[in-house]
Amino acid sequence: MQLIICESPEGVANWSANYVKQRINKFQPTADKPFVLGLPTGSTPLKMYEKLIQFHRQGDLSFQNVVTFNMDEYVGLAEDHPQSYYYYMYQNFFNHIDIPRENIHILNGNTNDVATECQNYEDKIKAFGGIELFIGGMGEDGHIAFNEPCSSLESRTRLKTLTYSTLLANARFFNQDINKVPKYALTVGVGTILDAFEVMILVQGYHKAIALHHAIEQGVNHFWTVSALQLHPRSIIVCDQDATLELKVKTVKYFQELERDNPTFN
Ligand SMILES: N[C@@H]1[C@@H](O)[C@H](O)[C@@H](COP(=O)(O)O)O[C@@H]1O
Repeated sequence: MQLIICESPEGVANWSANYVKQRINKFQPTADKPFVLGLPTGSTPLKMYEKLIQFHRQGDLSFQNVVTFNMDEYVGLAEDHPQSYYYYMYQNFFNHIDIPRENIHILNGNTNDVATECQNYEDKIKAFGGIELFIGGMGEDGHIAFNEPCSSLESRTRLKTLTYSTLLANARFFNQDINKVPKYALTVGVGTILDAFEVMILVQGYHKAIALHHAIEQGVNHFWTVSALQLHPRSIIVCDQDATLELKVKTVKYFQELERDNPTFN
């Protein structure tokens, strides 16, 4: 596992956007060999999306041959509901870049057939040869996508019931009314994420510090599903200083020195 510690949330956005740009450009995607990108929602990646849009506008990055798969979607919100992840993705990213509409994949949270929807999603990912880079955020309880505590670490795309703590955390997007937060979501599984060639998780803020400690310094544990990244050969966590406050000094020092001596960007 690689841990990149940035000064600030702005630093997390800069580092991650530059990393995505570098990975896509080095890959040199074509229509026959597209770059397959897994994408998150939430407040954390917003600034990364802004930077990626900026790179696109400057002519430094094209999404013409990029295929995307979003991590998750609430059940029962219309696509044009301002809190649906569909709406979020188009508003904050897709409407501002050159990605062909047919390259975008988002789980349909209004399907009448959840099992088929989820299986088709897994099949489509496979048909594209798997996800090259899966970007994610992390909940305060260490969940990735909507893989809540106690999710199987081998789980695949499926329906999840959200925990009380996630409903509370996400009530801020629903006028602080917990009853308005959907109780169910469709989400890729931990196994789906681990299948990606590379995984990059963005973490910001002191409220995520305990989860980051579990992700890095404790064992693989289904209570903190992000800890499954320890089983992945190419996983990167990009965090700000505040998120490191529950880590050991020696852990922070080790990763800072690693990046100083072998910088990702030369
Ligand atoms: N399903 C999403 C997760 O994918 C996201 O990582 C998490 C953290 O969101 P934020 O970045 O707003 O803290 O929120 C939701 O639960």
